Amino acid sequence: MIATESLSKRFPRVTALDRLSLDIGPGVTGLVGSNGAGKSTLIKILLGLSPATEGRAAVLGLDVATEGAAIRERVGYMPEHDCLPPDVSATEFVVHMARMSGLPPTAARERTADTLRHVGLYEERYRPIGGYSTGMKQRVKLAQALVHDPKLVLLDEPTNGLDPVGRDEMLGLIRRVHTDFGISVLVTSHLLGELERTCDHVVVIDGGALLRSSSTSDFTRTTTTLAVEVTDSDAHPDGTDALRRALTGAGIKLVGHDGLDAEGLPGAGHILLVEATGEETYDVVRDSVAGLGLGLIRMEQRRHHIAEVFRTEEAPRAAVAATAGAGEQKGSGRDEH
Ligand SMILES: Nc1ncnc2c1ncn2[C@@H]1O[C@H](COP(=O)(O)OP(=O)(O)OP(=O)(O)O)[C@@H](O)[C@H]1O
Repeated sequence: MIATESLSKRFPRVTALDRLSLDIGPGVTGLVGSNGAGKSTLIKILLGLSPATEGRAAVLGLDVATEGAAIRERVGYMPEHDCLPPDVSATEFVVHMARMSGLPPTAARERTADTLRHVGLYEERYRPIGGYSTGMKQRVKLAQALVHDPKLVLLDEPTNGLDPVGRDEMLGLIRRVHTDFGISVLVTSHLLGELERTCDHVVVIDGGALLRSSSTSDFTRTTTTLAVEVTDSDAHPDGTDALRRALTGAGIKLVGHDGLDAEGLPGAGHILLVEATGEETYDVVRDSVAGLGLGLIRMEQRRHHIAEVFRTEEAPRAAVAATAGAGEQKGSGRDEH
C-alpha cells in the first residue's frame, strides 16, 4: 500500500522526517508518534502535496513525486484540523467532494447517502455543518474521505477533540471501514493505547525517524502473567494481602501489583499479578482463594499493552512520554491525554 525509502523532509530549522523507510501492507495500520513527530508531514508527502527533501515514496505503486494526482484519485484523506464550510449541510458538502473526485451527479448523491449512513449521520445531514458537534464534524470529515470508494484512506488524528465515548465510536467506525468495505487505512494518533484495539499493524515514529514497526499482536503478545482479583471477607478484611501471603508461602512468584496503584483509582492495588509457570499455577491460586474463604472476582491472562513494550526498552523515552497512561487503560473511559 505504502513504501518509503530513506524519506527525509527538512524545514529550515527542523528535520520533520529523518531517513524513514517503511513498508505498509493492506489492513489497518496505526502511525503513532508524539506531537511534532512528523506524522502530518508524512501524510502530505504521501498525497503528493509536499515534496520530500530526500528519498522516495510510493502509494499503491504510484510515485509521490510524479503521480500525486493519480494517488489522490485513489486515496481518501481526512485532515487533522477543522476545514469544513460552516454554512452548507453535510450532504451538500460530501456530494461536492464526491463530484470533485470525478463521480457523476447521481452516483455522487447515492454514495453520499450511503457514506453518511455508514458514519452514523442521519437526519442531521441536512443541517448546516456550523451547528455540528466535534464528533459530528469528524464524521463528516471521514465521510468525505470515503465517498469516492478509495482503496486506501489516510486519517490524520481522527479522534482529536473527542471524548472517550466519541473516540471509541470513531475507532469502531475506522475498523469497519476495513472490515465492511475492504478499504485499507493508515490512521495517526499520539496515543499508542487507542490504536492497539483498532490496528493490525503499528508503526511508531519519533523525531521523524522509525522507532518500531510490527504487527499489533507482536506488540501485545499474551504473557504468562495472571491478573488475580479477590474479595475481602470478615476473616480477611484485606483479602488481597492474605492471598499474597498464601501464594508466596506456596512458592508462587508475584510480579507485583497492577500499575493502577499510582493512579489512585478506586480498586487500585487490588489486582495481584502472578507469574504462571504452567497449568498448576491456576490450581494453586484457586485452592489458595478457596482455602482463605475469599471470593474470586477474576483470574485472567494478562496481555501486554503496546506502551509497556517501550517501558522495557532503552531508547524510546519520547514514545512513552507521548503516550503516558495509555497502557493501563481498562476500558474505564479514562481520558489518557
Ligand atoms: N511548513 C512547515 N514549516 C516549518 N516547519 C514545519 C512545517 N510543517 C511541519 N513543521 C515541523 O515539522 C515537525 C513535524 O511536524 P508534523 O506536523 O508532521 O508533526 P505531527 O507528528 O503531525 O504532529 P501533530 O500531531 O502535532 O501535527 C514539527 O517540528 C513541525 O513544527
